[in-house]
Amino acid sequence: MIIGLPQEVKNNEYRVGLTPGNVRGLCQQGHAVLVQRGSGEQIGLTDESYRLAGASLVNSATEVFSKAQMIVKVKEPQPQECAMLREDQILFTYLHLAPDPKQTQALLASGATCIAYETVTSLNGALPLLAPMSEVAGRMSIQAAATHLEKTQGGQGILMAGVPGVAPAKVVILGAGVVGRNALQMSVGMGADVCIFDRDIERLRQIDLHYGNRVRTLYADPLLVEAHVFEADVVIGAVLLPGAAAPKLVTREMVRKMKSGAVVVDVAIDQGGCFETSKPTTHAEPTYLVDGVLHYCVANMPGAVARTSTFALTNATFPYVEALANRGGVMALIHDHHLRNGLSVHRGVLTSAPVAQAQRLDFVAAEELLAA
Ligand SMILES: NC(=O)C1=CN([C@@H]2O[C@H](COP(=O)(O)OP(=O)(O)OC[C@H]3O[C@@H](n4cnc5c(N)ncnc54)[C@H](O)[C@@H]3O)[C@@H](O)[C@H]2O)C=CC1
Ligand SMILES: CC(=O)C(=O)O
Ligand SMILES: [Mg+2]
Repeated sequence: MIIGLPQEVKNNEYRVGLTPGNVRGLCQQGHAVLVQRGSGEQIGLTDESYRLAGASLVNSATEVFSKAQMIVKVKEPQPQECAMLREDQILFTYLHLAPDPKQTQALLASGATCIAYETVTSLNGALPLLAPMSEVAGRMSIQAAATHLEKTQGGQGILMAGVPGVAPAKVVILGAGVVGRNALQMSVGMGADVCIFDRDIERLRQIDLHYGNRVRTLYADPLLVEAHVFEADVVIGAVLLPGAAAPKLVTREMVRKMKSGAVVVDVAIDQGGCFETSKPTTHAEPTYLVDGVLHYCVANMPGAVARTSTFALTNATFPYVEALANRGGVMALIHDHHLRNGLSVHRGVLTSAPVAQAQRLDFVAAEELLAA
Protein backbone atom coordinates (compact mmCIF):
# COMPACT_ATOMS: atom_id res chain seq x y z
CA MET A 1 0.00 0.00 0.00
CA ILE A 2 1.09 3.61 -0.52
CA ILE A 3 0.82 5.42 2.79
CA GLY A 4 0.93 9.22 2.98
CA LEU A 5 2.11 11.48 5.79
CA PRO A 6 1.14 15.14 5.25
CA GLN A 7 2.38 17.92 7.51
CA GLU A 8 -0.21 19.03 10.08
CA VAL A 9 -1.79 22.39 9.28
CA LYS A 10 -3.78 23.23 12.42
CA ASN A 11 -2.61 26.25 14.44
CA ASN A 12 0.64 25.45 16.26
CA GLU A 13 0.34 21.74 15.57
CA TYR A 14 3.77 20.13 15.30
CA ARG A 15 2.88 16.47 15.89
CA VAL A 16 3.23 13.96 13.06
CA GLY A 17 1.25 10.80 12.41
CA LEU A 18 4.24 8.52 11.70
CA THR A 19 7.81 8.53 13.06
CA PRO A 20 10.85 7.52 11.01
CA GLY A 21 10.81 4.23 12.97
CA ASN A 22 7.23 3.62 11.82
CA VAL A 23 8.29 4.34 8.23
CA ARG A 24 11.09 1.78 8.55
CA GLY A 25 8.57 -0.81 9.81
CA LEU A 26 6.13 -0.16 6.95
CA CYS A 27 8.83 -0.27 4.28
CA GLN A 28 10.17 -3.54 5.68
CA GLN A 29 6.68 -4.98 5.22
CA GLY A 30 6.67 -3.99 1.55
CA HIS A 31 4.75 -0.72 1.73
CA ALA A 32 5.72 2.65 0.27
CA VAL A 33 5.55 5.81 2.41
CA LEU A 34 5.26 9.36 1.05
CA VAL A 35 6.28 12.05 3.52
CA GLN A 36 5.67 15.74 2.96
CA ARG A 37 8.98 17.57 3.32
CA GLY A 38 9.32 19.40 6.63
CA SER A 39 6.58 17.41 8.44
CA GLY A 40 8.66 16.53 11.49
CA GLU A 41 11.47 19.08 11.26
CA GLN A 42 10.09 21.22 14.12
CA ILE A 43 10.38 18.33 16.58
CA GLY A 44 13.70 16.99 15.44
CA LEU A 45 12.34 14.34 13.05
CA THR A 46 14.30 15.46 10.03
CA ASP A 47 13.52 14.87 6.38
CA GLU A 48 16.81 13.02 6.21
CA SER A 49 15.75 10.63 9.00
CA TYR A 50 12.54 9.81 7.08
CA ARG A 51 14.51 9.35 3.86
CA LEU A 52 17.01 7.03 5.54
CA ALA A 53 14.09 5.03 6.98
CA GLY A 54 12.84 4.44 3.42
CA ALA A 55 10.30 7.21 2.81
CA SER A 56 9.98 9.12 -0.46
CA LEU A 57 9.93 12.84 0.30
CA VAL A 58 7.46 14.98 -1.63
CA ASN A 59 7.07 18.74 -1.72
CA SER A 60 3.39 19.27 -1.03
CA ALA A 61 0.34 17.93 0.76
CA THR A 62 -1.38 17.85 -2.64
CA GLU A 63 1.14 15.30 -3.82
CA VAL A 64 0.66 13.17 -0.67
CA PHE A 65 -3.14 13.24 -0.94
CA SER A 66 -3.18 12.57 -4.69
CA LYS A 67 -0.89 9.51 -4.56
CA ALA A 68 -1.46 7.81 -1.19
CA GLN A 69 -4.04 5.08 -0.61
CA MET A 70 -4.03 5.77 3.13
CA ILE A 71 -3.45 9.14 4.81
CA VAL A 72 -2.16 8.99 8.38
CA LYS A 73 -2.53 12.25 10.33
CA VAL A 74 -2.97 13.56 13.85
CA LYS A 75 -5.66 16.25 13.91
CA GLU A 76 -9.02 16.28 12.17
CA PRO A 77 -8.63 17.27 8.50
CA GLN A 78 -8.97 20.98 7.89
CA PRO A 79 -11.24 22.14 5.01
CA GLN A 80 -8.36 22.27 2.50
CA GLU A 81 -7.43 18.69 3.46
CA CYS A 82 -11.02 17.40 3.25
CA ALA A 83 -11.16 18.80 -0.27
CA MET A 84 -8.17 16.63 -1.28
CA LEU A 85 -9.57 13.33 0.06
CA ARG A 86 -10.66 10.82 -2.54
CA GLU A 87 -13.05 7.93 -2.84
CA ASP A 88 -11.47 4.63 -1.75
CA GLN A 89 -8.79 6.48 0.24
CA ILE A 90 -8.42 5.67 3.93
CA LEU A 91 -8.08 8.53 6.41
CA PHE A 92 -6.75 7.49 9.82
CA THR A 93 -6.62 10.35 12.35
CA TYR A 94 -8.57 12.11 15.13
CA LEU A 95 -11.89 13.34 13.74
CA HIS A 96 -14.04 14.65 16.66
CA LEU A 97 -17.05 14.83 14.32
CA ALA A 98 -19.92 15.17 16.80
CA PRO A 99 -19.55 18.96 17.29
CA ASP A 100 -18.41 19.57 13.68
CA PRO A 101 -21.19 19.31 11.03
CA LYS A 102 -19.05 20.99 8.35
CA GLN A 103 -16.28 18.40 8.61
CA THR A 104 -18.89 15.62 8.71
CA GLN A 105 -20.41 16.83 5.43
CA ALA A 106 -16.98 17.24 3.82
CA LEU A 107 -15.95 13.69 4.75
CA LEU A 108 -19.26 12.31 3.50
CA ALA A 109 -18.79 14.16 0.21
CA SER A 110 -15.23 12.84 -0.19
CA GLY A 111 -16.23 9.17 -0.46
CA ALA A 112 -13.22 8.26 1.72
CA THR A 113 -13.09 5.69 4.53
CA CYS A 114 -12.55 7.79 7.64
CA ILE A 115 -11.47 6.09 10.85
CA ALA A 116 -11.36 8.14 14.05
CA TYR A 117 -8.58 7.37 16.51
CA GLU A 118 -10.74 8.50 19.40
CA THR A 119 -13.44 5.84 19.06
CA VAL A 120 -11.24 2.80 18.39
CA THR A 121 -11.80 0.58 21.42
CA SER A 122 -9.95 -2.17 23.30
CA LEU A 123 -11.09 -4.84 25.72
CA ASN A 124 -13.19 -3.39 28.59
CA GLY A 125 -14.30 -0.44 26.44
CA ALA A 126 -11.11 1.63 26.85
CA LEU A 127 -10.06 4.04 24.09
CA PRO A 128 -6.43 3.06 23.40
CA LEU A 129 -5.76 5.68 20.70
CA LEU A 130 -7.26 8.53 22.70
CA ALA A 131 -5.59 7.52 25.98
CA PRO A 132 -2.02 8.66 25.25
CA MET A 133 -3.13 12.17 24.25
CA SER A 134 -5.50 12.27 27.21
CA GLU A 135 -2.54 11.47 29.44
CA VAL A 136 -0.64 14.39 27.91
CA ALA A 137 -3.58 16.82 28.01
CA GLY A 138 -4.55 15.79 31.54
CA ARG A 139 -1.04 16.49 32.78
CA MET A 140 -0.80 19.73 30.80
CA SER A 141 -4.16 20.96 32.08
CA ILE A 142 -2.71 21.55 35.54
CA GLN A 143 0.39 23.29 34.13
CA ALA A 144 -1.91 25.54 32.10
CA ALA A 145 -4.12 26.22 35.11
CA ALA A 146 -1.18 27.00 37.40
CA THR A 147 0.22 29.46 34.86
CA HIS A 148 -3.12 31.16 34.30
CA LEU A 149 -3.77 31.59 38.02
CA GLU A 150 -0.92 34.10 37.90
CA LYS A 151 -2.00 37.74 37.94
CA THR A 152 -0.07 38.62 34.77
CA GLN A 153 -1.90 35.85 32.94
CA GLY A 154 -5.33 37.14 33.97
CA GLY A 155 -5.74 34.99 37.09
CA GLN A 156 -6.44 35.76 40.74
CA GLY A 157 -2.76 35.78 41.65
CA ILE A 158 -2.79 32.42 43.40
CA LEU A 159 0.05 29.94 43.76
CA MET A 160 -1.33 26.45 43.05
CA ALA A 161 0.62 24.90 45.93
CA GLY A 162 0.08 27.69 48.47
CA VAL A 163 2.86 28.11 51.05
CA PRO A 164 3.03 27.31 54.77
CA GLY A 165 0.32 29.47 56.36
CA VAL A 166 -1.54 30.16 53.09
CA ALA A 167 -4.01 27.74 51.52
CA PRO A 168 -3.35 26.13 48.13
CA ALA A 169 -5.69 26.49 45.13
CA LYS A 170 -8.97 24.57 45.11
CA VAL A 171 -9.05 22.36 42.03
CA VAL A 172 -12.24 20.65 40.83
CA ILE A 173 -11.86 17.95 38.18
CA LEU A 174 -14.98 16.94 36.27
CA GLY A 175 -14.48 13.39 34.97
CA ALA A 176 -12.26 10.64 36.41
CA GLY A 177 -11.19 9.06 33.14
CA VAL A 178 -7.72 9.31 31.62
CA VAL A 179 -7.61 13.13 31.46
CA GLY A 180 -9.11 13.45 34.93
CA ARG A 181 -6.76 10.96 36.57
CA ASN A 182 -3.70 12.57 35.00
CA ALA A 183 -4.86 16.02 36.05
CA LEU A 184 -5.39 14.58 39.51
CA GLN A 185 -1.88 13.14 39.67
CA MET A 186 -0.34 16.51 38.72
CA SER A 187 -2.53 18.60 41.01
CA VAL A 188 -1.87 16.33 43.99
CA GLY A 189 1.82 16.48 43.13
CA MET A 190 1.69 20.28 43.18
CA GLY A 191 -0.05 20.31 46.55
CA ALA A 192 -3.46 21.61 45.48
CA ASP A 193 -6.70 20.98 47.37
CA VAL A 194 -8.40 18.62 44.92
CA CYS A 195 -11.77 16.97 44.41
CA ILE A 196 -12.75 14.82 41.44
CA PHE A 197 -16.22 14.04 40.13
CA ASP A 198 -17.55 11.18 38.04
CA ARG A 199 -20.75 9.25 37.77
CA ASP A 200 -18.85 5.96 37.47
CA ILE A 201 -18.45 4.92 41.08
CA GLU A 202 -15.92 2.21 40.25
CA ARG A 203 -13.54 4.88 38.90
CA LEU A 204 -13.98 6.89 42.10
CA ARG A 205 -13.38 3.75 44.16
CA GLN A 206 -10.04 3.15 42.41
CA ILE A 207 -8.96 6.73 43.07
CA ASP A 208 -9.99 6.47 46.70
CA LEU A 209 -7.92 3.31 47.10
CA HIS A 210 -4.90 4.97 45.51
CA TYR A 211 -4.97 8.41 47.14
CA GLY A 212 -6.85 7.72 50.39
CA ASN A 213 -8.13 10.87 52.03
CA ARG A 214 -5.65 13.11 50.17
CA VAL A 215 -8.35 13.53 47.47
CA ARG A 216 -12.13 13.88 47.72
CA THR A 217 -13.98 11.66 45.26
CA LEU A 218 -17.53 12.84 44.58
CA TYR A 219 -20.46 11.46 42.62
CA ALA A 220 -21.42 13.91 39.85
CA ASP A 221 -24.73 15.01 41.34
CA PRO A 222 -25.58 18.33 39.64
CA LEU A 223 -26.12 20.21 42.92
CA LEU A 224 -22.83 18.97 44.33
CA VAL A 225 -20.99 19.89 41.13
CA GLU A 226 -22.52 23.36 41.32
CA ALA A 227 -21.50 23.91 44.94
CA HIS A 228 -17.88 22.91 44.28
CA VAL A 229 -17.58 24.85 41.02
CA PHE A 230 -18.64 28.04 42.83
CA GLU A 231 -15.80 27.61 45.34
CA ALA A 232 -13.15 26.52 42.84
CA ASP A 233 -10.03 28.38 41.76
CA VAL A 234 -9.54 25.89 38.93
CA VAL A 235 -12.04 23.65 37.14
CA ILE A 236 -10.82 21.00 34.71
CA GLY A 237 -13.39 19.73 32.15
CA ALA A 238 -12.59 16.05 31.49
CA VAL A 239 -15.86 14.23 30.78
CA LEU A 240 -16.52 12.12 27.71
CA LEU A 241 -19.32 10.09 26.19
CA PRO A 242 -17.30 8.31 23.47
CA GLY A 243 -17.93 9.80 20.03
CA ALA A 244 -20.71 12.07 21.30
CA ALA A 245 -21.00 15.77 22.02
CA ALA A 246 -19.74 16.46 25.55
CA PRO A 247 -22.47 16.78 28.21
CA LYS A 248 -22.69 20.35 29.56
CA LEU A 249 -22.01 20.03 33.28
CA VAL A 250 -21.42 23.74 33.89
CA THR A 251 -24.04 26.19 32.65
CA ARG A 252 -23.59 29.85 31.71
CA GLU A 253 -25.47 30.77 34.90
CA MET A 254 -23.02 28.74 37.00
CA VAL A 255 -20.03 30.46 35.37
CA ARG A 256 -21.55 33.83 36.29
CA LYS A 257 -21.46 32.76 39.94
CA MET A 258 -17.88 31.46 39.89
CA LYS A 259 -15.02 33.35 41.52
CA SER A 260 -13.64 36.19 39.48
CA GLY A 261 -10.20 35.16 38.19
CA ALA A 262 -10.98 31.45 38.45
CA VAL A 263 -9.51 29.36 35.64
CA VAL A 264 -11.42 26.85 33.55
CA VAL A 265 -9.43 24.36 31.46
CA ASP A 266 -11.99 22.60 29.28
CA VAL A 267 -10.01 19.67 27.90
CA ALA A 268 -13.25 18.16 26.57
CA ILE A 269 -13.47 21.04 24.08
CA ASP A 270 -12.62 18.74 21.16
CA GLN A 271 -16.01 17.11 21.72
CA GLY A 272 -17.69 20.50 22.13
CA GLY A 273 -16.71 21.19 25.76
CA CYS A 274 -18.49 20.55 29.07
CA PHE A 275 -18.97 24.24 29.95
CA GLU A 276 -21.79 26.06 28.17
CA THR A 277 -19.41 29.01 27.81
CA SER A 278 -16.59 27.06 26.10
CA LYS A 279 -15.49 27.68 22.54
CA PRO A 280 -12.34 26.26 20.91
CA THR A 281 -9.15 28.32 21.20
CA THR A 282 -5.63 27.88 19.81
CA HIS A 283 -2.14 27.84 21.29
CA ALA A 284 -1.66 31.26 19.69
CA GLU A 285 -4.59 32.70 21.69
CA PRO A 286 -5.42 30.10 24.31
CA THR A 287 -7.73 32.03 26.65
CA TYR A 288 -10.70 34.38 26.83
CA LEU A 289 -12.83 35.76 29.66
CA VAL A 290 -16.49 35.11 30.42
CA ASP A 291 -17.89 36.90 33.47
CA GLY A 292 -14.40 37.27 34.91
CA VAL A 293 -13.63 33.53 34.54
CA LEU A 294 -10.60 32.75 32.41
CA HIS A 295 -11.36 30.01 29.87
CA TYR A 296 -8.52 27.89 28.37
CA CYS A 297 -10.09 25.74 25.64
CA VAL A 298 -7.27 24.64 23.34
CA ALA A 299 -8.50 21.76 21.20
CA ASN A 300 -5.02 20.38 20.46
CA MET A 301 -3.24 20.75 23.78
CA PRO A 302 -0.73 17.91 23.12
CA GLY A 303 0.43 19.81 20.01
CA ALA A 304 2.43 22.08 22.34
CA VAL A 305 4.55 19.17 23.55
CA ALA A 306 4.65 17.70 20.09
CA ARG A 307 7.73 15.56 20.43
CA THR A 308 6.55 13.67 23.52
CA SER A 309 3.05 13.49 22.04
CA THR A 310 4.16 12.17 18.66
CA PHE A 311 5.95 9.21 20.21
CA ALA A 312 3.15 8.57 22.72
CA LEU A 313 0.51 8.70 19.95
CA THR A 314 2.32 6.61 17.36
CA ASN A 315 3.27 3.95 19.94
CA ALA A 316 -0.49 3.36 20.21
CA THR A 317 -1.62 3.96 16.62
CA PHE A 318 1.11 2.11 14.73
CA PRO A 319 -0.19 -1.47 15.18
CA TYR A 320 -3.47 -0.31 13.60
CA VAL A 321 -1.64 1.46 10.76
CA GLU A 322 0.14 -1.84 10.10
CA ALA A 323 -3.13 -3.79 10.19
CA LEU A 324 -4.80 -1.37 7.75
CA ALA A 325 -1.81 -1.48 5.41
CA ASN A 326 -1.30 -5.25 5.55
CA ARG A 327 -4.92 -6.37 5.32
CA GLY A 328 -6.34 -3.47 3.33
CA GLY A 329 -8.83 -1.05 4.89
CA VAL A 330 -12.08 -2.98 4.53
CA MET A 331 -10.61 -6.37 5.49
CA ALA A 332 -8.88 -4.88 8.54
CA LEU A 333 -12.18 -3.30 9.61
CA ILE A 334 -14.09 -6.54 9.11
CA HIS A 335 -11.44 -8.52 10.98
CA ASP A 336 -11.20 -6.29 14.08
CA HIS A 337 -14.38 -4.99 15.69
CA HIS A 338 -12.33 -2.68 17.95
CA LEU A 339 -10.85 -0.93 14.91
CA ARG A 340 -14.30 -0.95 13.29
CA ASN A 341 -15.59 1.08 16.25
CA GLY A 342 -13.40 3.87 14.87
CA LEU A 343 -15.09 3.86 11.46
CA SER A 344 -17.12 7.06 11.19
CA VAL A 345 -17.66 7.61 7.47
CA HIS A 346 -17.36 5.05 4.65
CA ARG A 347 -17.99 5.77 0.96
CA GLY A 348 -20.40 8.62 1.62
CA VAL A 349 -22.26 6.91 4.48
CA LEU A 350 -22.13 7.95 8.15
CA THR A 351 -21.47 4.94 10.40
CA SER A 352 -21.21 6.64 13.80
CA ALA A 353 -24.38 6.51 15.90
CA PRO A 354 -23.32 9.27 18.36
CA VAL A 355 -22.41 11.62 15.50
CA ALA A 356 -25.73 10.87 13.81
CA GLN A 357 -27.51 11.62 17.08
CA ALA A 358 -25.61 14.88 17.68
CA GLN A 359 -26.31 16.15 14.15
CA ARG A 360 -29.71 14.52 13.55
CA LEU A 361 -28.45 12.54 10.58
CA ASP A 362 -29.09 9.00 9.39
CA PHE A 363 -26.43 6.35 9.84
CA VAL A 364 -25.80 2.73 8.93
CA ALA A 365 -23.96 0.51 11.43
CA ALA A 366 -20.41 -0.17 10.21
CA GLU A 367 -20.89 -3.93 10.50
CA GLU A 368 -23.96 -3.83 8.26
CA LEU A 369 -22.39 -1.50 5.70
CA LEU A 370 -19.15 -3.48 5.39
CA ALA A 371 -21.05 -6.76 5.01
CA ALA A 372 -23.17 -5.33 2.17
N1 LIG B 1 -8.20 19.35 24.20
C1 LIG B 1 -7.30 18.43 23.91
O1 LIG B 1 -6.22 18.71 23.40
C2 LIG B 1 -7.58 17.01 24.24
C3 LIG B 1 -8.83 16.64 24.59
N2 LIG B 1 -9.12 15.36 25.00
C4 LIG B 1 -10.52 15.12 25.36
O2 LIG B 1 -10.69 15.02 26.77
C5 LIG B 1 -11.95 14.38 27.01
C6 LIG B 1 -11.80 13.29 28.09
O3 LIG B 1 -11.04 12.21 27.56
P1 LIG B 1 -10.67 10.92 28.43
O4 LIG B 1 -10.32 11.30 29.81
O5 LIG B 1 -9.70 10.14 27.62
O6 LIG B 1 -12.05 10.13 28.45
P2 LIG B 1 -12.43 8.91 29.42
O7 LIG B 1 -13.47 8.14 28.70
O8 LIG B 1 -11.20 8.21 29.88
O9 LIG B 1 -13.07 9.64 30.69
C7 LIG B 1 -14.25 10.35 30.64
C8 LIG B 1 -14.94 10.26 31.97
O10 LIG B 1 -16.10 11.11 31.94
C9 LIG B 1 -17.08 10.50 32.75
N3 LIG B 1 -18.38 11.11 32.47
C10 LIG B 1 -19.11 11.06 31.33
N4 LIG B 1 -20.23 11.78 31.47
C11 LIG B 1 -20.21 12.29 32.72
C12 LIG B 1 -21.08 13.11 33.46
N5 LIG B 1 -22.25 13.55 32.94
N6 LIG B 1 -20.74 13.45 34.72
C13 LIG B 1 -19.58 13.02 35.25
N7 LIG B 1 -18.70 12.24 34.62
C14 LIG B 1 -19.02 11.88 33.35
C15 LIG B 1 -16.98 9.03 32.37
O11 LIG B 1 -17.59 8.19 33.33
C16 LIG B 1 -15.46 8.85 32.31
O12 LIG B 1 -14.91 8.41 33.53
C17 LIG B 1 -12.40 13.84 25.63
O13 LIG B 1 -13.33 14.74 25.05
C18 LIG B 1 -11.12 13.83 24.84
O14 LIG B 1 -11.33 13.86 23.45
C19 LIG B 1 -8.16 14.40 25.05
C20 LIG B 1 -6.87 14.70 24.69
C21 LIG B 1 -6.48 16.03 24.20
C1 LIG C 1 -7.25 14.08 21.25
C2 LIG C 1 -6.96 15.38 20.66
O1 LIG C 1 -7.85 16.14 20.38
C3 LIG C 1 -5.60 15.79 20.44
O2 LIG C 1 -4.68 15.06 20.81
O3 LIG C 1 -5.38 16.87 19.86
MG1 LIG D 1 -18.04 35.92 38.20
